Amino acid sequence: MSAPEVVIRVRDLRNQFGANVVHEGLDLDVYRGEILGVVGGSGTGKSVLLRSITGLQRPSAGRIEVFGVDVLGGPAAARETLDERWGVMFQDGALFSSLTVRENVEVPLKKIPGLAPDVRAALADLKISMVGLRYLAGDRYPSELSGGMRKRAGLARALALDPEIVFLDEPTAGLDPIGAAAFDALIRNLSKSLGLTVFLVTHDLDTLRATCDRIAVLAERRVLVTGSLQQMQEVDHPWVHEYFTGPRARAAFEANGPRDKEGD
Ligand SMILES: Nc1ncnc2c1ncn2[C@@H]1O[C@H](COP(=O)(O)OP(=O)(O)OP(=O)(O)O)[C@@H](O)[C@H]1O
Repeated sequence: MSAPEVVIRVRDLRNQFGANVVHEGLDLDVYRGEILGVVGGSGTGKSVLLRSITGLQRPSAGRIEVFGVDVLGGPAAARETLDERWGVMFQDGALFSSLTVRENVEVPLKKIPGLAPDVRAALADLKISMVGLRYLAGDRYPSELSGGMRKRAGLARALALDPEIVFLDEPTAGLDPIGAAAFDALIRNLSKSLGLTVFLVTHDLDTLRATCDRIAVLAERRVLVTGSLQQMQEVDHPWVHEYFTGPRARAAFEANGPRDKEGD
């Protein structure tokens, strides 16, 4: 079997804010087509890592390559092409409140030169239906939507340019368990049907079980360990042990067990 293709390569990353060293010597590989769950205690720098990779925050030091392009030091033209190859969904969807859902999804599509307005609207509607929002949601404003619908709308916008990677920051935070489970299923279905690579920051053990192929744990300023959910349950580290075998983990995994097999 050929080695998996690395689409994100992070090496020796350092992030420091004043005296607060968040990352030091952090290495991470993300493989094409996988759903990688990024977990860690509060303040371990999960969001900072996501923002570093997507160029929203310049790290103090280190090297980040996405599709082989040097995100930090490469030529600007090469870096600009990356914007179209990934999409980002932030916690509350980060939608423009003065725009309808359709207009929000159209924002990234405006980058495509010569795209007629009616085609752009039709493409936006396609993305809106892909994330399971009924067509009427396109005409609504974010304030008229439930939290779960806003997240789906944020996902539709992240998918607007048919990205190869999507970054999701706490996609199920604030959703009720039924809404969260539906969102988990949506992520997994979209990833598998579109061949998407997903970088998923979460605290949600149910989401890890239901969606992720592999998990990366942030602790001690770096990626302490990566592996399957089953492997995490055997890691001898106090935080990892408590997180993956504590009472909440038992409740999340007991009904179904860790989903280590495709299609489970
Ligand atoms: N722009 C910034 N300026 C100063 N400190 C920052 C900045 N951004 C993040 N930090 C600090 O970096 C650390 C990591 O923050 P980050 O939001 O990445 O943590 P996290 O792991 O995502 O936490 P949580 O699980 O609570 O969301 C925190 O101590 C935070 O205060």
